[in-house]
Amino acid sequence: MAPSEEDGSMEEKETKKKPLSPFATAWLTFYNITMTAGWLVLAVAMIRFSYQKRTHKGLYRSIQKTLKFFQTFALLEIIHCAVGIVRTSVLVTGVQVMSRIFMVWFVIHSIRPIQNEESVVLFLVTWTVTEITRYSFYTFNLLNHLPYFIKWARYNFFIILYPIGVVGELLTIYGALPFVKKSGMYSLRLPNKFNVSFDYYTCLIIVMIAYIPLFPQLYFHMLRQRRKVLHGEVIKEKED
Ligand SMILES: CCCCCCCCCCCCC[C@@H](O)CC(=O)SCCNC(=O)CCNC(=O)[C@H](O)C(C)(C)COP(=O)(O)OP(=O)(O)OC[C@H]1O[C@@H](n2cnc3c(N)ncnc32)[C@H](O)[C@@H]1OP(=O)(O)O
Repeated sequence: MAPSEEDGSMEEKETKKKPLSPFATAWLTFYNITMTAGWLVLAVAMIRFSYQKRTHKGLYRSIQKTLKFFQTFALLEIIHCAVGIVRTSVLVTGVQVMSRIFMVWFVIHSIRPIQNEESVVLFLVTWTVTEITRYSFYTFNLLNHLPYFIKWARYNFFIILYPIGVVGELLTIYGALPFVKKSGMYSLRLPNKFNVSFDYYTCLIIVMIAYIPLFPQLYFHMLRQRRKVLHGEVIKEKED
């Protein structure tokens, strides 16, 4: 069920708009320009690779360093929310960022046989289009020169891209399961000196199941933002 404005499941913090300090504005402008540039570099690299090689095989390997760097750098977004320079809940941002970190480091980086799957291209493309739009939106917004088409793209593209990205991510994890089962990677069997067991295969299945309650929360958060920004709907303010 969609979280309503009043329920507390993954509640947004709607505080009264306080102007950002010059330092925070400067930092966020730098951060957003860097991230826009990073994802643009990725986009160009992916287009060039596809144009030259005419296959998706090897695409991930050719862009992995840039992807890992910029997606890991996005951990700062959780800090931005935590220190209050960005008006989004730590929880919403945390789930989004951590799920990407998990995909990048614990799935694609770790499970080599899946790196050439088509599903990887699916989420790489959706992530890239989304992030170029999102970070350029924040940059222009901070500079008070926001072109309408960027605002429109920020709050419309996700309607299609979010589900496509999720399908790509889930298919990739699903495709990784047999390799994880066979290799027993990241798993700890009893008996061992710590007397604990951990099964990475089961962990991946739990992560896949976790998409069922968590993804709708993110999607409805974005729909709510869309109503607020594009249609000027007033969202009930909550004070901490
Ligand atoms: C460890 C194991 C974890 C396992 C988890 C398992 C399940 C997880 C399920 C999750 C599924 C995720 C799938 C996903 O990865 C697939 C894709 O992404 S596909 C591509 C499409 N995706 C998207 O469109 C979403 C992109 N992401 C986001 O938009 C954000 O990350 C999100 C947190 C979801 C929403 O962003 P936000 O809440 O910030 O919304 P707004 O952009 O409207 O901004 C709100 C206000 O904050 C200001 N803001 C935010 N960031 C900045 C910034 N960097 N600089 C400046 N200002 C910023 C923004 O301007 C707004 O301010 P105001 O309201 O005052 O205008």
